[in-house]
Amino acid sequence: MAQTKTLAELGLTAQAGRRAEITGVTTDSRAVRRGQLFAALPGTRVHGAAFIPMALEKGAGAILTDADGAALAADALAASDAALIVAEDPRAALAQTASLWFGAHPEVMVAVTGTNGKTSVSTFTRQIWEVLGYVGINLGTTGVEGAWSAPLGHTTPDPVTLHRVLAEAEVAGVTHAAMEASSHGLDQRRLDGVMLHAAGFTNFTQDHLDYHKTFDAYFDAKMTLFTRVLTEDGVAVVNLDDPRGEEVASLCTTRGIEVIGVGRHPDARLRILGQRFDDTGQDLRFSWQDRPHTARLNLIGGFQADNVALACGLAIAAGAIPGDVFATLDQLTTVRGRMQLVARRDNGATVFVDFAHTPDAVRIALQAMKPHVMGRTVVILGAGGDRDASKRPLMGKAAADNADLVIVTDDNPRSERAADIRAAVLAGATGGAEVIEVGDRAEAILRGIDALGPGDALLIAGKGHETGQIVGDTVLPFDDAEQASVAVAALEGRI
Ligand SMILES: CC(=O)N[C@H]1[C@@H](OP(=O)(O)OP(=O)(O)OC[C@H]2O[C@@H](n3ccc(=O)[nH]c3=O)[C@H](O)[C@@H]2O)O[C@H](CO)[C@@H](O)[C@@H]1O[C@H](C)C(=O)N[C@@H](C)C(=O)N[C@H](CCC(=O)O)C(=O)O
Ligand SMILES: Nc1ncnc2c1ncn2[C@@H]1O[C@H](COP(=O)(O)OP(=O)(O)OP(=O)(O)O)[C@@H](O)[C@H]1O
Ligand SMILES: N[C@H](CCC[C@H](N)C(=O)O)C(=O)O
Ligand SMILES: [Mg+2]
Repeated sequence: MAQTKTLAELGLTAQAGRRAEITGVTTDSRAVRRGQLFAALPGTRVHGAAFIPMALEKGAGAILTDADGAALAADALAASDAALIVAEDPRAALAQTASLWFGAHPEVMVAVTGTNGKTSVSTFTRQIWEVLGYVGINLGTTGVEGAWSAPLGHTTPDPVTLHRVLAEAEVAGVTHAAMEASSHGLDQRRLDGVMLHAAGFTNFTQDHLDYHKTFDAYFDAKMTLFTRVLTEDGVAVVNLDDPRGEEVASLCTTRGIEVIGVGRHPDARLRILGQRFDDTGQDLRFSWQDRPHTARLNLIGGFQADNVALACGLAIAAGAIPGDVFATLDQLTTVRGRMQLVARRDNGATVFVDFAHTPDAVRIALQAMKPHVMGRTVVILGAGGDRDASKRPLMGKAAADNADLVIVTDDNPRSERAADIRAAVLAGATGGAEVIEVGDRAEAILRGIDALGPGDALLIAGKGHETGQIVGDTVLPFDDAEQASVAVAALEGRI
């Protein structure tokens, strides 16, 4: 990569015709190095323009901000010869700039949005590509995984991180990438500079109302993947079974975007016709353009077929041959922390770890477990602190409505009082199920596993792949799968 780029090369025009040779791009004043472009973005806590003086002191060569930001830092800017770019939407400008700065990216890119299933769909898409012989990655909540891996702080990283990662992946030989488009990421235009072949929609239910405030705003944020990020020559792959699915499809067709419908819906091009569940997974009957097929899925949970269907649609939309895609399905493996079988008691009872952290996901995960289970279902769940508080009683209700025993525990209380969060979950956990409160998550897991008789199953919900419990600012090591193995070993007298 060239060491410097001109503003024109980055698609930017500075005020008063100033020119600059840019040495890098950052949104964090603390990280500014000499000659870099500092994007001073309006934040949720503070306007980044408050840090323009710091960025200039550190030698920033250019400042990208909005009119408010320019006014806020007017004095510092007047006293500096750094180039000033004032954009109506500085986040959108930053996304394009980051894309031009890093330049390279995998040739084929797809993205998926929806309340639940993004990580699963992007992982299955990458697995399909891998079996087909392509060099693929998925990028999202679980970091970058596949042919090349790297940790990520966000489900949809900020544009600078995103384009750096995409460029590094391309250099590492990655040709195919499937990424998650979170609603925060879409709202903040984190992926506006990404060229997509296809975009997928899983479903729309409650989450993140703390950030978006209303369902409509949350839905609209998700829809910008189809109305703004995906271009007219892209393909949308839409789960038509979701109550909002047809609306998503029609938003796309209005723009002239080709839609591949998936699901049980009669209009689905990839249509799920039947599922038969067993101990280790399911057999799937489906049709593609009305021609029936069958496939073995070694995956627990009916909803995984929906995710797999969407992943097939994305792989096909991005150029793979349908028959080849369907031939890969028996090789798909469990996504870490999503309906993952982590332990089995000597009496045969099973323990699953799942990332269900919304009311709908808790309901769907418990209902999905049932056909694989002969006996009672037990669920352990909590709700995250500093996140949508209105989902807590609804998560409790989803658990009590769909399990025989509910154990309410902690899940990343963050800055909140853990007991208050548990109380909110418990308040909704009314109905037929037995409900108990066990704050300590390790003890909750031990008690849940102890309660399992022959044929029973336990779902440990909420943390999935996570490896820590966030209490205050501290991340305490905690892994549901590891705790479950230890608990089974202890209860079976092996340690
Ligand atoms: C609500 C939200 O998305 N916040 C993100 C946002 O922060 P913010 O707007 O609050 O930033 P701020 O603190 O007000 O600061 C404003 C600006 O000043 C800059 N700054 C700040 C301090 C300083 O000394 N110097 C400086 O330059 C900041 O870099 C920022 O650009 O911009 C920051 C920089 O890009 C992000 O790190 C931060 O993510 C926070 C940490 C976060 O937790 N985000 C979560 C909610 C999130 O994005 N989650 C989604 C969805 C997950 C899911 O689907 O479940 C995700 O994609 O991960
Ligand atoms: N298609 C689906 N429909 C409903 N629920 C699902 C579906 N797929 C997954 N889930 C549930 O949602 C949980 C999270 O799945 P996944 O991690 O794939 O979603 P995500 O959209 O990436 O979540 P996040 O918003 O945290 O990134 C799963 O553990 C499961 O309980
Ligand atoms: N990406 C989600 C993950 C939530 C997982 C759950 N363990 C929690 O902490 O609420 C979020 O940050 O809202
Ligand atoms: Mg995810």
